[in-house]
Amino acid sequence: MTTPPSPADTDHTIEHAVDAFSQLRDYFEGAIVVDSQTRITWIDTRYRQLLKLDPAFDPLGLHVEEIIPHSLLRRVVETGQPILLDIMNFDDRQFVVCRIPLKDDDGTVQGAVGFVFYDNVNYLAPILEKFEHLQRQLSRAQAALTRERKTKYSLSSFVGFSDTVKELKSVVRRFALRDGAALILGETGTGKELLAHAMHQQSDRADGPFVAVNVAAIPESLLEAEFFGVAPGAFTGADRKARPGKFELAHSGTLFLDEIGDMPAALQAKLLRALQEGEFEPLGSNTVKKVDVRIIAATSQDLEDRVADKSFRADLYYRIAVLTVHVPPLRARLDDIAPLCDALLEQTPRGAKQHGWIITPDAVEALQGHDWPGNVRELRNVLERAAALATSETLDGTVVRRAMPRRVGTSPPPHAQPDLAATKAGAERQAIVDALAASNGQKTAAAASLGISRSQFYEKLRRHSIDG
Ligand SMILES: Nc1ncnc2c1ncn2[C@@H]1O[C@H](COP(=O)(O)OP(=O)(O)OP(=O)(O)O)[C@@H](O)[C@H]1O
Repeated sequence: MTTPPSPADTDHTIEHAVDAFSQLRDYFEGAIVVDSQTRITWIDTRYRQLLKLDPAFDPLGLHVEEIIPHSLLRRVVETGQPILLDIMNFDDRQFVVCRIPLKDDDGTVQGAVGFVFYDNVNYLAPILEKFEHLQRQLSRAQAALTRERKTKYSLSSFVGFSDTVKELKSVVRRFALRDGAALILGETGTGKELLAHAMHQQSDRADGPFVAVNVAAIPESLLEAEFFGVAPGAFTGADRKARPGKFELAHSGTLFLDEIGDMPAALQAKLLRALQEGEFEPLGSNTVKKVDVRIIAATSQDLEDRVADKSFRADLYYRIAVLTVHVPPLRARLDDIAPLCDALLEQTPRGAKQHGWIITPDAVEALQGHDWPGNVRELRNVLERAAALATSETLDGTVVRRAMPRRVGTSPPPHAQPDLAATKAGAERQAIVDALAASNGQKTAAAASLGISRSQFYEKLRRHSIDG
């Protein structure tokens, strides 16, 4: 058994070292010595100046990290291994440092010495410059990635004060806190993606990434790699490197799967496994990867229908449908049109000298008369068109009507006398639109409420060009 060194031994080793280093002072620009507890036992004046220590301040006896937060002298003392060349950050500067353990004759570590080379080391300048350049690039890339992966919207970005929207927001808030998969259903342009962002932002995963994939936008042959990534060497040629998939990128956060109804059968099976086991295999690999990801899926399709015709797996549907959010179409919450116009016009570009768009009550009334098959996205487009047509900052009924699309079933042209067939068709269309609105876009329920079969309902949707 080795006897612990006496304080006298330790002092002796360190004194010797300090003597030796004092003679080498031309070769470095600062030095510090710590004991086996990493308490500072000596520091030269030049290092004090580099660290901008007050001359009256006495650091002796303090732990080294108290004056040099990124110091690795503790690691050197603990391992007995030197770190011969390293770059250490101090405030906004970088020091080239060298750290060596101090051992007594038995090889027991008594402390460590750290040297710093700063301005005088011309031969290190190219390395330092390269390091600084790379570090700047890295921080820029990291900042951009963090910005990109952070949610763009919170629940307050979802504009609307109608009772339906209040209820919708409270459901989203509740579901945000349950960590299971969630499904957002609603017609196109109703704000499903916006709500998925908000649900992530309200959840315990808010600090993690939010990664969105539009299943319909990616060619089927690329979907698996996009989702689960690629193992190194899975492909020949240029793409031999490993590539992470969206699942991995969303680790500890949320993966938003838009248009999940368009997911091919083979991928549905893999997604189900990833959901059930929290693991998947990258393409071309035979090892599994574990991830902790919450899935939020969305679709404007009738998924129950897709399950019925067997193009969507029932087990996957039930897995994701536990927390289902129905986003009502805009025509079912016409009261929200006025606040939506205000919010969307805030985002509508205006000329340099303009103060902001104003929308008149008769323009809002005109907008409330439309049935909005494209929902809020369509409203945004109409407002942008109206702003482009307007000759002043005021958008009135006339300019808004000019910007609105003409559709079958919208207000008949003035003076035209509608015939019986057209009147009947208009009434039927309105009944369908109302039934859809009352059932939050659920076609099965809407068909049932009208007392017709689903296939008759679909036929009527097609005939009246209603985007269901
Ligand atoms: N309640 C809302 N408040 C403010 N903006 C909204 C609201 N709903 C939708 N929008 C805006 O409308 C546009 C469409 O929204 P989003 O992409 O979220 O719809 P979606 O239902 O996901 O559409 P799709 O099914 O076509 O993918 C976006 O510009 C979004 O910001």
